Amino acid sequence: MSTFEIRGGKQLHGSIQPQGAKNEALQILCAVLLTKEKVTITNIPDILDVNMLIELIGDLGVEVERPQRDTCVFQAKYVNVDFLQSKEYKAKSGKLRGAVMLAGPLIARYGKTYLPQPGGDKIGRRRLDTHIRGFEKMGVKFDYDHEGKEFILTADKLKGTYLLLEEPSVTGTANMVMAAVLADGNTTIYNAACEPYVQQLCKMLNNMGAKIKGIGSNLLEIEGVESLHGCEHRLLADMIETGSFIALAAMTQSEITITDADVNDLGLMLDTFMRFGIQLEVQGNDIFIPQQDHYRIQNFIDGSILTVYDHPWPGVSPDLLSVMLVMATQAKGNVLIHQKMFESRLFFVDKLIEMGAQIVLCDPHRAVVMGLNRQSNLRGIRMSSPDIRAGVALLIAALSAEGKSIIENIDQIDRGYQNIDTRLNALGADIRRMA
Ligand SMILES: CC(=O)N[C@H]1[C@@H](OP(=O)(O)OP(=O)(O)OC[C@H]2O[C@@H](n3ccc(=O)[nH]c3=O)[C@H](O)[C@@H]2O)O[C@H](CO)[C@@H](O)[C@@H]1O
Ligand SMILES: C=C(OP(=O)(O)O)C(=O)O
Repeated sequence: MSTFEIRGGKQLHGSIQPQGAKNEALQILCAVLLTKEKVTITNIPDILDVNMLIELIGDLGVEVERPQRDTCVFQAKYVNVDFLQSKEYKAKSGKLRGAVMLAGPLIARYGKTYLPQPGGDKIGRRRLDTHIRGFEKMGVKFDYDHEGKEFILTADKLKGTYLLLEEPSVTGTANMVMAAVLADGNTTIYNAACEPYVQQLCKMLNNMGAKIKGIGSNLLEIEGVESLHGCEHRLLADMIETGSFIALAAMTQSEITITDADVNDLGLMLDTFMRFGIQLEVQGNDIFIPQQDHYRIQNFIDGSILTVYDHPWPGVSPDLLSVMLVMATQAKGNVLIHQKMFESRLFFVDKLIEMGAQIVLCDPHRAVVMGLNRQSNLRGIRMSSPDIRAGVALLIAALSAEGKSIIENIDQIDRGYQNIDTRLNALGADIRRMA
């Protein structure tokens, strides 16, 4: 298992462009199964999860060309749905969350699919009820094989219906939308997730001939069509990478420009960073972060301590809280970080405490950070990356720390961040990848 060896305490400088969005890519790649025609996707991030999904789509019999690392052309003339029952499929799909969204297109086009336990970050319970109950309302029958931990889904022809989702699940909404576009009749999805990546999926499907209204809201109205045609689609910049680079700049007292950041699709993110006292300037489609020796966390208007919590879009993404938490360790002031959605995502704070941060983990969902205001530095240690975002948060901590740190299990960073060591070294970081 590879590790990163990091020599911290270096100031970084320069420009960095976020990769194409991981969580958009996973939805969009699944949607290529909805048509027999060619679909071209650009700005694809070269990361483990996305490459694994592209491999799986190829394993299913889809023709895949990759003329450049960031561009793929797919043609799903034929799909071997039975491959989903193989041990190979289960092993590979168990490595990422995104494979769960193969179900919507396959049940819509072939009336049959298998849905083994998906992988992805081990950050708490990640149930599939929203997906399965939604499919059921559209006429899908399901069996659950407890031993194989697999759903077997079958349907004659999906029928449009009214779906009130139990929660605005991102992948659940994507699955419902992809099933509904080819269903008989009209589907209404209420309490839908409406983040930019779901919006991008809907826009792509409309470009393929689907009829989806309400894009950007939590009420989607979909008129089913007979078939879809090919299209070209470009992925947005990865907003979680953008947030990670802002936190990195703040922690390492660096001046960084994040270029081509798709600034109109960041929701509350920049405002939330500003609540931590971070100065930043939007310049066209770029974000300039000046060198800041100190940043002061704002209190609420009534003087009480700031709480930052995750919330479905347009709230702050749960995927950003780990990097915001690490950034708070060197702020002036205190903040309560409340990770509402996932129950096992804050345990990495143990490592930050070992590095010298002042944090109280109140319970699995809440941590109070008392900023050091640079009166003492974090110290380098040996640690392991538990999940993508905690992994990158620890990397940021290590880059700001005094001395050497080792991060093990860096596959958990490579799943979501493209060549992060090379890209940050180009800004002046000292990260060595050890086999
Ligand atoms: C591949 C992909 O796109 N993964 C993202 C996707 O995962 P994913 O689609 O798996 O996440 P869901 O939106 O289904 O929900 C995530 C968790 O939050 C809980 N929940 C969700 C909505 C809600 O209103 N209340 C609530 O408590 C769910 O029960 C679940 O435990 O969305 C998550 C939430 O933004 C992100 O962290 C993941 O990076
Ligand atoms: C939780 C995440 O990913 P996944 O849903 O793919 O595990 C993430 O991107 O932070």
